[in-house]
Amino acid sequence: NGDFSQCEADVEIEEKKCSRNQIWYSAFHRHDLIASLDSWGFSDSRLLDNFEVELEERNYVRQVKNVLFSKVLPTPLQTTVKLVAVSSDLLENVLDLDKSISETEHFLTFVSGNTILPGSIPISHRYGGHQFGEWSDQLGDGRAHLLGEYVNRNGDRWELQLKGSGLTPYSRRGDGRAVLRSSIREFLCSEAMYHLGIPTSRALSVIVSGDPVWRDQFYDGHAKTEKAAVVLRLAKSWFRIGSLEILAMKREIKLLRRLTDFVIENYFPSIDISDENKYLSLFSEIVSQTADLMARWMSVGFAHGVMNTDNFSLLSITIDYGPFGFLDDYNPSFIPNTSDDEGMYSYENQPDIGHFNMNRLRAALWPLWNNKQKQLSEMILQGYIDIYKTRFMEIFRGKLGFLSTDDKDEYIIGLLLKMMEDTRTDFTMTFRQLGNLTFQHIQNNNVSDALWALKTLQLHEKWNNWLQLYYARITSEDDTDVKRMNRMNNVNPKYILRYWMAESAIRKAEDNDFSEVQKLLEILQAPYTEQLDMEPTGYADRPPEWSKKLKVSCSS
Ligand SMILES: Nc1ncnc2c1ncn2[C@@H]1O[C@H](COP(=O)(O)OP(=O)(O)OP(=O)(O)O)[C@@H](O)[C@H]1O
Repeated sequence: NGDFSQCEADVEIEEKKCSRNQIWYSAFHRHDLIASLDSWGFSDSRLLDNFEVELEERNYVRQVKNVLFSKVLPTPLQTTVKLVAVSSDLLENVLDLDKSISETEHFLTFVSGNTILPGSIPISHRYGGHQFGEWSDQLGDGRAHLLGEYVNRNGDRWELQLKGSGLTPYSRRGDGRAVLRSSIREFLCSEAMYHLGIPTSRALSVIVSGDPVWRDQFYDGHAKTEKAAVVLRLAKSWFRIGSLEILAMKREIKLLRRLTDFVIENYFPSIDISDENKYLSLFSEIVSQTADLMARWMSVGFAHGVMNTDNFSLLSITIDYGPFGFLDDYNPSFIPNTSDDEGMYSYENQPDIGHFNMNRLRAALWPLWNNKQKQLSEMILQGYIDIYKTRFMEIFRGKLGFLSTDDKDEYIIGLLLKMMEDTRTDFTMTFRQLGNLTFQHIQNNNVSDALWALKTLQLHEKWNNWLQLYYARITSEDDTDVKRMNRMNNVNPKYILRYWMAESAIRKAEDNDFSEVQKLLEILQAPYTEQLDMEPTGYADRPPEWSKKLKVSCSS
C-alpha cells in the first residue's frame, strides 16, 4: 500500500539475525520495478565511447577494416509478431522491469527489433574465427544487432542483443534471420544453463512472426519456409576469441591492443592495467576459466556442438546455442550436430577443443608479447590440462557426495563412467538417483524399481564391486545420509533440456501454442528441486522411444 515504514522496521529487526534478508529486499525491489519502457533507458555505452564505429550508413555486405563495429539498424518484421516466451527472472532481476511490461505492445515491438528505444544505437560486431579447425576470415554478427548497454540497480552492466533481426554488413550469403525452432532452443537452453549454475549468456524473450524464412533443415534437398523468430539475449560482453583473432590476422595491432586493454580494464579487475605482464595474466585467466567451463559442461552432460573460436567467449561464458545437446544415455562420443561428420565436437572431445581454442587465443595475443612472454604463454597453455583435470575431479567428487579428496577417487569415478558407458545408462539420472540411496541402501545393494537408471547400471558385472568401493569411500567420512543426499541433490540436476522436451515444445509452438515453452522454462529454472507436480510431464523419466530418432543440424 505504499507505506514502507513498517517494512523498514522489520528489515532492521531481520538484519540483526541475517545480514542480507533476501525476502525483504526483494519485496522492496519489486515495488520499484519500472512499469513502462518509456521510463526505462539504455545507459551510456562503454563500447561506443571507446571504439569508433564504421561510418558507412548503407546496409550491404562488405569487408570491413580497422573498426570493431558497424552501425546498422535491425530490419523490421513485416507481419504480426507474437511473444512466444519471456523470462520474468531477467525482466525483474536484471532489467529492473515489472513483468507486466511483457504484455504491452511497446515491449513486443522492442524485443522484435521493430522499435528502437531512445538512447539505443544498434551496432553489429566484426569478428573472425577458426571453424572446424580452419581459419574463416571475416564472419561477424551476420544476424545480430547489439542494441545497447544497461546498468541495473545492482550496478551490473549488461549488453542487450537481438539475434535474427535482419541483414548486416556481415551477413555474407545469409538472410539475417533465425527460425522459430532454433530460437526456442537458444532461449530455453541459455536460461537452463544459467539455472544449472553454468556461466552463460542469457535470453530475455523469443518472438515469432509470419515472415517466411527459407531453410533446408537437414541439407538434404527438402527446403521449406519456416517462421522468422527473434531472441533478445544478454551478456556482460559478447566479445569472442574471434574478436581478437581477426585483428591479429589483419595486422590491426593498435586496435588489437586497445581491445585487449578494454577487456582487461572492464572484465578482469584483478589484473593491473599498468603491469607489463598484463596480457599474460589475461591469457592465464581465460585459460583457467575456460578449463573450468569445459569441466562444468562435462559435468551436466552438455555438448555444445559448434566449438568454433567465434563461438568461444573471452569471458568464458557459454555462447551461441546452435546444435547443442544434453546426453541422455551416456555415450562419450555423442555428437549433437548432424553436420559434424567427423565428430570433431563430440562430447568427449570438448576439453581438447577447449585447449585448441586457447592455443588460437594465444596466437591472437602473440603480437602483444615479447619473446620471454611468448615462452611463458606456452607454459600457461600447458597448465590448461591440469586445471581442467582438477576441476573435473572436484566437480565429480561433489556429484558423488564426497567431502574430501582421496587417492581412490579417480578409480571410483572412472569405473562408474565406464559402467555407464557399457550399459548406456542415463547420464543425468544416474547421478541424481545415486543421491537417493541411503548408506543402508548402498550397503545392501537395495535399489528400488523407481530408480530406473540405477536399475540399468545394476546389470553391469562390476556393479557390486563398485558399490562396495563407494560404500567404503562415503562411510570413511564424517557425514550423514541427510547431509550427503542434500549435497548431491544440489549439484545433480533432475531436469535438463533433453532433445525431446525442446522438440515437443517447438512442435506446439509452430502451431501457435506457446504454453509448453513457458512451462519448460519454469521447470528448468529450478533444475535441482523436486517438482512433483511436474512429474506427469515425464521430464524426469526415460526419454520416449521417438526421441532416439531426433536430430539437430546447424541450420538455424
Ligand atoms: N541466417 C544468417 N544470416 C546471416 N548470417 C548468418 C546467418 N546464420 C549464421 N550467420 C553467421 O554465420 C556465422 C556463424 O554462424 P553461427 O550459427 O555460429 O552464429 P550465430 O548462431 O548466428 O551467432 P552467435 O554466435 O552470435 O550466436 C556468424 O557470423 C553468424 O552471424
